[in-house]
Amino acid sequence: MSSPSQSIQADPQFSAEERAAVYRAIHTRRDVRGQFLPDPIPDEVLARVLNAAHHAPSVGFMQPWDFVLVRSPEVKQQVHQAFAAAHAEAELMFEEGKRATYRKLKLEGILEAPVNLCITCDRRRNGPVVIGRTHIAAMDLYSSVCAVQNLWLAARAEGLGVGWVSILHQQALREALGIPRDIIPVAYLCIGYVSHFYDRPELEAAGWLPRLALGELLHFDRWQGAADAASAALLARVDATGAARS
Ligand SMILES: Cc1cc2c(cc1C)N(C[C@H](O)[C@H](O)[C@H](O)COP(=O)(O)O)c1[nH]c(=O)[nH]c(=O)c1N2
Repeated sequence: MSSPSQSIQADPQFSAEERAAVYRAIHTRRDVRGQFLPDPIPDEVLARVLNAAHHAPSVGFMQPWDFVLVRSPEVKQQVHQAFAAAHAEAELMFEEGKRATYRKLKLEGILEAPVNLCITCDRRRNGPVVIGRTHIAAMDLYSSVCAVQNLWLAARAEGLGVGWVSILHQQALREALGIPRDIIPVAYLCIGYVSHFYDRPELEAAGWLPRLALGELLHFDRWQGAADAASAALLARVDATGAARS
């Protein structure tokens, strides 16, 4: 039921073109590491993508995020050093067969991207009891991730590449950015215009992992539930849609 101050959307339908644009952003969004151009991002563009992030859903509408915009070469350098240290540690965690491939992957664009952005989560925002977080504490973190995804898609529509860098010790990131102890750095993002977008994930193209078939991830009613006729029809549709894309 809507409250007296609530009005309804005047134009609830998307046109076919608008719908296609949304799916295009979803399917052509890429994690960008090595294709950044130094071109500055105009403030109005940056403001739009930050606003997109700020309009993400959040548990109990707590909006737990802050945005730390990093443009200083010194701060980027410090984060890059933190990445390099973690990257060297990470390499040793992979079995030998994969280690050589891992070493060849470009996994960040910290110094090349004109803008870096850390999206955080303030778990104490709006007090200890939050609608929807009463039983699953991680919901606030998930909300900040929703902000990341909104920004990522809006950035793609703006022609901006975004790369998420998580090969970092959280404490090192906190220190580099002066983030207080009770704030969680959720995502460190590299953002900028790019020379090109690849048509599929770099990890897929490098043979690291394939895209899984959606049909194999779809369960009906229960984890081990059998597909009835209606579910089988949906499965066939899902498989056909996936095949049409790849
Ligand atoms: C939570 C999280 C964390 C990371 C990533 C993503 C997400 C969601 N990704 C990007 C990831 O490799 C990429 O999304 C997948 O390979 C799929 O590729 P596309 O994003 O579709 O291009 C990523 N990429 C990278 O080069 N260095 C990194 O540290 C990370 N970390």
